[in-house]
Amino acid sequence: MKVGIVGATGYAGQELVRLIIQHPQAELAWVTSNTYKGERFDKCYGSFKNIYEENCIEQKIDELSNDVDVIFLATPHGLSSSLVNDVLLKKVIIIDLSADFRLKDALDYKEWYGENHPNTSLLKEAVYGLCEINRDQIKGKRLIANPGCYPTASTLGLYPLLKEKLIDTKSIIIDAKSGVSGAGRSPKLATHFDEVNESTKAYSVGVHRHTAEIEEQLGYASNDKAFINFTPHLIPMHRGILATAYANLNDNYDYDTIKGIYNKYYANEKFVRLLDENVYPETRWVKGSNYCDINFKIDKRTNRIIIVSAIDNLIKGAAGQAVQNMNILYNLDEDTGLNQVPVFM
Ligand SMILES: NC(=O)C1=CN([C@@H]2O[C@H](COP(=O)(O)OP(=O)(O)OC[C@H]3O[C@@H](n4cnc5c(N)ncnc54)[C@H](OP(=O)(O)O)[C@@H]3O)[C@@H](O)[C@H]2O)C=CC1
Ligand SMILES: CC(=O)N[C@@H](CCC(=O)OP(=O)(O)O)C(=O)O
Repeated sequence: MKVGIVGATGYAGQELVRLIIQHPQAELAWVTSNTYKGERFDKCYGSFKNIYEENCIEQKIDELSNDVDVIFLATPHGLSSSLVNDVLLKKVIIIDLSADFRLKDALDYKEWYGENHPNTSLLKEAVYGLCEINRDQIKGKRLIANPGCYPTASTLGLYPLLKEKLIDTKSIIIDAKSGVSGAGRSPKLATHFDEVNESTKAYSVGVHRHTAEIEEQLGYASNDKAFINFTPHLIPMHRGILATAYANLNDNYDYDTIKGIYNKYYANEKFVRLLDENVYPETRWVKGSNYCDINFKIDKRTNRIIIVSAIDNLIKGAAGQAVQNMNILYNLDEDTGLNQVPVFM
């Protein structure tokens, strides 16, 4: 399939370029950037020297859509919903990495993003592209809302427990940490080297927009309204997300029962790795790969369960999952072009 990438010069966009040019069934037709239009891509990212040296072109999506089968939108929130419409979707498949089509209810968007949703007409049609959970709904669709990075790690970790009603949906606390690339490439005071290095901080406490996205997905899993406390933290590393979730168990379950439940959902999932007892995920074990590592511990004293999950925010949390969605849409093996072994250091 022929592919175009809008916002290719961002952190998520350049990961898409890296994955698509190595994908055996995909051809990268064009990449857009408004800031770098007319400049060679390897001038924006020197890592692409001799590998991908095409010029970035201006984002004129209506014209450009005539040349491709799939467009990835790796642009800031609020843009894709103004670009995508029925005419465009009759020509191409859209995989949107932003949050514009993730929340089903426009009122939730207004509450958490602070503005009216720019294009509610497509909210119903968009499918939430959490591949392991929604692959049957993804097949045959033309608009995919690629999940956020924190929601991917958090939802995959909690999903089996909620689906099987093993935990109290109102008791969930998620404490998550992210590398700084999660904030994108545009320079900001909060992500300046001296502001983040050798320090760790919680941010958007109690108000982070991913709270709504996670609650919505956990609600579908449990068939009940989920209320969570979600606190993200910024960690002085480039990439990676570690999410630690806590919840009250509904009964006195033992390790083997819970392990059996995780196996039921994930034993055959290539990209979800269930770790051995007492081995907990580390971001370096998934770095540069599409894996999500998960493990849990039952705290018998409190009868709470602690679930730890790790992903690379730019791969399983963004570009990798977007490619996995494309593979599902084209009936390819889900790991096509996604067999990168994690980079330990
Ligand atoms: N970073 C991460 O870990 C993750 C990011 N995402 C999502 O992916 C999307 C991209 O994020 P990220 O790569 O981090 O962001 P960056 O800030 O690094 O990149 C944003 C890109 O969007 C382009 N862009 C900005 N404004 C416009 C515009 N008006 N028209 C066209 N292109 C525009 C920019 O290029 P130019 O200005 O040259 O046009 C740039 O290429 C966001 O929606 C983000 O939420 C999702 C999961 C994880
Ligand atoms: C470290 C950091 O700043 N992370 C980003 C999340 C990035 C992300 O991927 O989420 P969306 O696609 O929903 O924007 C944040 O907290 O806003």
